[in-house]
Amino acid sequence: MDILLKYFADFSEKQQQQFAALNALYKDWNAKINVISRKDIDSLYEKHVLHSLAIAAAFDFPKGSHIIDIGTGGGFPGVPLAIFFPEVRFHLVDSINKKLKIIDAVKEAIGLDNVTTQHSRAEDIKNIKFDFAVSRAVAPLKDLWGWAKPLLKKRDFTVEADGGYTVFRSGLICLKGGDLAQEIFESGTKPQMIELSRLFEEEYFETKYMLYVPA
Ligand SMILES: C[S@@+](CC[C@H](N)C(=O)[O-])C[C@H]1O[C@@H](n2cnc3c(N)ncnc32)[C@H](O)[C@@H]1O
Repeated sequence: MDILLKYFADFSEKQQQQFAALNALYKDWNAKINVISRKDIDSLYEKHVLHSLAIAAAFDFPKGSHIIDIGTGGGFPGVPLAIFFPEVRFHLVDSINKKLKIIDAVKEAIGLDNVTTQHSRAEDIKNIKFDFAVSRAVAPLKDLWGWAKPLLKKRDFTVEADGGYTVFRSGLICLKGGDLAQEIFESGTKPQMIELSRLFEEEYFETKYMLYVPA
């Protein structure tokens, strides 16, 4: 939990309580439904929660925006982002229903009322559009973009930043690791790439990246 406070200083009391509660909840649920590798569960805050919040460090999602987490598994990055952005709505989707049970239990336990879940393959979702899609460790960028693009509104957002304003476009934001050159080439997209080692100093983030494909 301290590692979150090292990088994010402005959590409310409620947010601190919600983040703090994740440890016991995920330990308990992970023993029943494996969503986090057993060797990583002791590094929940670094490897899962902080990793998810890399998106919050780079993107200030506007109040009222609607975000889909494609292949959320046990709720990453969607759950940490939903705690971080209480006024943003998150729709967490996975093709394996039992993983969503963990999210529903966590949601209930910590009062996370800006989260909905859906058991579906991303490519089967119809008749609903989102402002952003987020995703971690799910599929090659080509597939992810193929699933996300039809689900995205094409919309520009203006947000306050550093005493001025910045504009950014709705799009897909995904967390990935390793050598991404071939995958990016095959996707036919030109994503912006953010090295997570520029955001967080822990060794774990040295080979981790965030890709942003504007809609
Ligand atoms: C490696 S896990 C990552 C889970 C989570 N994003 C995380 O980082 O902990 C990949 C997840 O993507 C889901 N998935 C794979 N293809 C999918 C699709 N087409 N639609 C929805 N979920 C999918 C899988 O069921 C699995 O839960």
